Amino acid sequence: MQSPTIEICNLTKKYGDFTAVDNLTLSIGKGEVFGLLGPNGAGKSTTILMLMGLTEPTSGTVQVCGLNPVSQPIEVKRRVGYLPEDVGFYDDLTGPENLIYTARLNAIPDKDAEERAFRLLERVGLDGEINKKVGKYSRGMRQRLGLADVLIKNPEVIILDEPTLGIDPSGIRDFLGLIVSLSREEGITVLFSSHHLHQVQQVCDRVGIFVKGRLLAQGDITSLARQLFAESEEQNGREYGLEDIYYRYFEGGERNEDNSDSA
Ligand SMILES: Nc1ncnc2c1ncn2[C@@H]1O[C@H](COP(=O)(O)OP(=O)(O)OP(=O)(O)O)[C@@H](O)[C@H]1O
Repeated sequence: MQSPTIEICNLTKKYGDFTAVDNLTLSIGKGEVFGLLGPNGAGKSTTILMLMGLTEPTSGTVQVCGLNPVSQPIEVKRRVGYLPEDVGFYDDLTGPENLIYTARLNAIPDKDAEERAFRLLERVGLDGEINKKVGKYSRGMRQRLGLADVLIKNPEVIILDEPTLGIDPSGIRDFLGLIVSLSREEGITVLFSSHHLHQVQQVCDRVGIFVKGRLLAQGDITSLARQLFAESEEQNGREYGLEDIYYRYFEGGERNEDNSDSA
C-alpha cells in the first residue's frame, strides 16, 4: 500500500505553558482532499506552519511526501504549495508578471514559465485579466491568482489556510470547484483549513474536527456526527448531524429550532 502523503504522529506545539497543538495524529493519502475544520484559535495555522517547516514541533513527528520538514524544509517547500489567508503579490505587476516572477524563483526556465503562467491563468479563470495590475484585482481574483501561483511549481500537495476569507458567494463557489477539479484531475493532495463547515462539507473527502489543539473526530462527513454524538443520540433518541457539530464545537451551545438554519 502507498504510504500517506502527509503523516502526522503525536504532534505537539507549545508556546510557553500554552499548548496550541495537542498530540495530533493524522494521515492524509495521495489525491485526498482533507478538511481541517475548527473555530478560530483551534491550532490549524500552527499545524500548517509545522507541516511547512516554518515552526518546529515541541514533540512528535511530521512527514510530508516522505520528507521531514524540520530537517528538509527546502525540499518540502519545493513539493508543497502553501496558500495563506492573504497572498502577497507585487501590486504594480500584472497577473502573468507575478506568476513568471514566482516561476523564476523556483528555477523554472523563462520559456516554460511564460507558457505555464498563461495556462494556469486560464485554469483559474483569469485569462481575461492578463493586462490588469494585481493592485486592481478583487479579493476573489487575488485568491485565484494565489492558486495559480501555488500551482506554477507543479506541487504534489497544496495547503490552503482559510482561502475563501472575504470572497463573495459566487467567487467561493468557483474557487471550491477549482480545488475539487485539481485534486480529481491532477491527483494533487489538498489540505483545506477552514472554520466554514459548509465549505469544507462541499469539497472534502474526509474532515478532522479540530478544537483547542485537539483532533476530536475524523472521517467522512456522515460518520463525524455519529462519532461525536453517539452518547447524546442514545440519550435523546434523535439523530445528530453537521449543524449540531457546528453549534456544540464552534458556538459552544446546542442546536435548537431557533438557531437551526444559521450555520
Ligand atoms: N507565536 C505564538 N505565540 C503564542 N501563542 C500563539 C502563537 N501563535 C499562535 N498562538 C496561539 O495558539 C493558538 C492556535 O493558533 P492558530 O493560529 O494555530 O489557530 P487557528 O486555528 O489557525 O485559528 P485562526 O483561524 O484564528 O488563525 C491560539 O490560541 C493562538 O493565540
